[in-house]
Amino acid sequence: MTPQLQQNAPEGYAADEYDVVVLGGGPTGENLADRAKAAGLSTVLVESQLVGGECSYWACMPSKALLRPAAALAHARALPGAKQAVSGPLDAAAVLARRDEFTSHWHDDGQVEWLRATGIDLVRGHGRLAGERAVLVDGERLLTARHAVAVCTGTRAALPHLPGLAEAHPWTSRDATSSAVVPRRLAIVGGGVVAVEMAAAWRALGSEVTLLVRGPGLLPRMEPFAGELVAAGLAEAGVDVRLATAVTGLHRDGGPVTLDLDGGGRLEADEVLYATGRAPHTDDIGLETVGLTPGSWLEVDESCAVTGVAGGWLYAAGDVNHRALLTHQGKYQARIAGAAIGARARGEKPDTARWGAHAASADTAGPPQVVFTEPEATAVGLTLREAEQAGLRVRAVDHDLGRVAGASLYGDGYRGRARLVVDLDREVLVGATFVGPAVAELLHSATVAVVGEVPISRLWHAVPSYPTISEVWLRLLETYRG
Ligand SMILES: Cc1cc2nc3c(=O)[nH]c(=O)nc-3n(C[C@H](O)[C@H](O)[C@H](O)COP(=O)(O)OP(=O)(O)OC[C@H]3O[C@@H](n4cnc5c(N)ncnc54)[C@H](O)[C@@H]3O)c2cc1C
Ligand SMILES: NC(=O)c1ccc[n+]([C@@H]2O[C@H](COP(=O)([O-])OP(=O)(O)OC[C@H]3O[C@@H](n4cnc5c(N)ncnc54)[C@H](O)[C@@H]3O)[C@@H](O)[C@H]2O)c1
Repeated sequence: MTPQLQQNAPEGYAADEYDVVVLGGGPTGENLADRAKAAGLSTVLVESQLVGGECSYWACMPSKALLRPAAALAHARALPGAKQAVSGPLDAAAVLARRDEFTSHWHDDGQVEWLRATGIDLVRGHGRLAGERAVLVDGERLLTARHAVAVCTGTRAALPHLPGLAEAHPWTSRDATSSAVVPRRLAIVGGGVVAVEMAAAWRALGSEVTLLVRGPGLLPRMEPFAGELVAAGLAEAGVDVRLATAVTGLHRDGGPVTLDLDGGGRLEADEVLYATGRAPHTDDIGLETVGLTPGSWLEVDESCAVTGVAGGWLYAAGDVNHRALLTHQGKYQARIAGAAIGARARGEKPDTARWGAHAASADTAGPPQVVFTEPEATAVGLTLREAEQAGLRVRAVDHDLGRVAGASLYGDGYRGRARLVVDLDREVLVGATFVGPAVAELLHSATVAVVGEVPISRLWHAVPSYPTISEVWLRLLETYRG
C-alpha cells in the first residue's frame, strides 16, 4: 500500500493519506487496525509508547504472571500428598523473572512484526487530532483518513488530590506490575480489581500488605458475596484488610511513607499503591479541534462512532469510551467498529440493531470479568441489584460451591458460592456469578447462556460432566426448578 499525498491537507503539511488512521496501539487499537485491514482498507497505527499497550506491559499480562504461581501454590497446599511437596514460600525472583518474560522485557518487537506481517503501517509518536479526518504526529507528520479515525488511547491511573500524595511518590498500577523489588511493607489504597489482585500478588511474593478500603466492602460492582469471599481469602493469606478506612494525607521524606488515616491512626509502609480507578488518555489528543472536550471519556453509539461529532468518521473503542474497561471488551468493540468502518466504506448501512453485526451489545448486557485472586471472583451480566434496578422481575438462585463433588475433589476445604439471576418473565439468565478456586474457566459457560438467552428449559439438557466444578450448573437449575 503506498500512501498518497492528500490534496486538501492543512496548510504547511504534506499528508500521508490512508483509509483508516488508528490512534493508540493497545489491544483495542491493534484489533481495530486488523479488522479495518481485513475489510480491505489501508490502515496506519500511531503509538507513542509500546505496541500492545497497557495490557501487555503494565496490566493484564504482568499481573496475571505474578498471580498464577500464588494460585498454583495455594491449590497444591489444599491437597494432602501434594502439600508435603510444596513446603516453602514462592521463589520471588523466579516469579518476577517469568513476569518479565511475559512482558517481553518491555520490548514490542513481536507485536511490531505482527503489524508488518499484517500490512498495517506503524508511525511511532504522540498523535493528536488536527481537525476532521486528520491526525498530526509529534507536531510534524500529518496523517489523513479517507474513511475513519479511531481513537483507542486507553487510560492511565487516576490519583486523588490529597496532601502529600505527589511527594510520597505513590506506586500506580504500572509500578505494581513492573517492580523488580518486593517491598517489605506495601500499603494499597482502593477496593477494586487492581487493589485486590495486587494485594494477593505482593502478599504471595512476601510483602506485608495493608489494604485500605474507603467503602464498606471489596469489589463493589459484583454481588456482595464476591467481595466478602475475596476479603476472607486475602485475610487468610495474611493481608491486613481495613474496610471503611480513608487516607487523609501522606508524608515521605526520603525514607518510608506515612499515611494519615481518618479516625486519627497512622500507617507506615515502604511503598503505597494507589489503585483508585482510571482516567482517559484524552487530555492531549486534539479533541478541541473537533469540538470535543479534552480530558473527557468519549461517548459512542453502538457501533463505537463518537456521538458528539458529525459525519460518522470518528470512532472511539476500548477503555477510552468507558463502556467496559476490560481488554476482551476493547477487542470486541474493535471487531465491531472495524466491521462498521468497513461496511460504511463500502456504502452499506451498518446493522446496529441489538446483537447486530455492527453493535457492541455485549457491553450493555454486562461483560464477563474474572478477578484473579484466591478465591477467583467471576461474573457476567447483571447482579441481582442491577437487574432489579433495571425493572426486571428476577429471582436469585444460589448454591454453595463447596458442596459440589468436583469442587471438594479439587481441594480440601473448598469454599465458594454461585448465583444465577433468572429473568422470571422470559425464563432466561440475565446474570451469573461464581466465586471459588479455579472457577475462571467456568465463566464462559455462563456468558454463552446469558448472551445466547438460552431458555432454562433447554439449559436443563446441558449436562455438566461428573465430577467437575461445572456440576454446580445442575445444582443451581435443580434449586430453581424445585
Ligand atoms: C493492573 C491492571 C490489570 C488489568 N488486568 C486485566 C485483566 O486481567 N483482564 C482484562 O480484561 N483487563 C485487565 N485490565 C484492563 C486492561 O488493561 C484495559 O482494559 C486494556 O488495556 C484497554 O485496552 P486499550 O487498547 O483500550 O487501551 P491501552 O491498553 O491503555 O492502550 C492504549 C495505547 O494508546 C497509546 N496512546 C495513548 N495516547 C496516545 C497518543 N496520543 N498517541 C499515540 N499513542 C497513544 C498508549 O501508549 C497505549 O499503548 C487491567 C488493568 C490494570 C491497570
Ligand atoms: N482481572 C481483571 O479483569 C482486571 C484487573 C485489573 C483491572 N481491571 C480493570 O481496570 C479498571 C481499573 O481498575 P481499578 O481497580 O483501578 O478501578 P476500580 O474502579 O475497579 O476500583 C477503584 C476503587 O477505588 C476506590 N476509590 C476511588 N477513589 C478513591 C480514593 N480517593 N480513596 C480511596 N479509594 C478510592 C473506589 O471506591 C473503587 O473501589 C477496572 O475497570 C477493572 O475492570 C480488570
